[in-house]
Amino acid sequence: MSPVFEVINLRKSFGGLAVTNNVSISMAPGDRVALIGPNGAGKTTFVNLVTGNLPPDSGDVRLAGETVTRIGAAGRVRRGLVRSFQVTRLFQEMTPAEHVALAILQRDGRTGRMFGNFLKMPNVMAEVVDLLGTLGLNDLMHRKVREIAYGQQRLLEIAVAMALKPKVLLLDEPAAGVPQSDTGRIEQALADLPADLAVLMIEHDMDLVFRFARRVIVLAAGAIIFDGAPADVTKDARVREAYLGSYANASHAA
Ligand SMILES: Nc1ncnc2c1ncn2[C@@H]1O[C@H](COP(=O)(O)OP(=O)(O)OP(=O)(O)O)[C@@H](O)[C@H]1O
Repeated sequence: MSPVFEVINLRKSFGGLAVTNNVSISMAPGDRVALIGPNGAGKTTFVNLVTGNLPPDSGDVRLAGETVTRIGAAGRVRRGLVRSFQVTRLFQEMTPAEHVALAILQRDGRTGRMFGNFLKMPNVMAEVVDLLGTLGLNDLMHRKVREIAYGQQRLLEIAVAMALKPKVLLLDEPAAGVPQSDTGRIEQALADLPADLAVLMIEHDMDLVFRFARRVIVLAAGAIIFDGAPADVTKDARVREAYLGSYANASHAA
């Protein structure tokens, strides 16, 4: 299958520090990939380069065969490269229905004066109900975000991302900060994502990584040191060394 998402020889340095060091990744529709790595490995920088929030020094990003390296973040979203909206970016006084409707209207290039009337737009509302229903948020659709539990806010992030109809979805620690009692619902939502969507998840929780990912990529000091099956990652000598190194540094610092 031809790749839907390609990162080719991507590089970024801050001062003398190579934070993204010749990183290449290729993903096909339906891939479920976890990107892991010790603290400071360069995961956040990598995502910012890929989404267009940070310009690379060199290298390319391709989406469905099109080079998007010089296209801004909004243009990449329109082309189907979507990063899950963060809880910190949800509007506390707005409702889940309003968030999802806004994303749908944005996707369709219909934002602006029409937004206030979305409740009267049957097509938009049908999609809002459908999306929120898939994530079990229908009962809360007209509550304010500040009134709903954190785990439900994280589900709303996924709903907003899905409303943008991604081809490639980047998830940044989707279950972080969610109480244990609610993580099952997040995992179910991830399991229910469309089969043809390519998903790249950054995650520290290895239990979640092993349940979700069919492929694991390990980043250490800005470079990929492992790209393969979850069953092999913990056996890999370079991965063990990278993590041991980070634990040793952490205990040294402490
Ligand atoms: N804007 C910047 N200027 C200078 N250095 C930066 C900048 N952004 C990140 N760095 C450095 O780049 C390295 C990688 O940081 P990054 O946040 O990408 O790692 P990470 O893998 O996401 O870490 P964590 O898991 O702790 O979030 C770190 O050494 C960090 O200090």
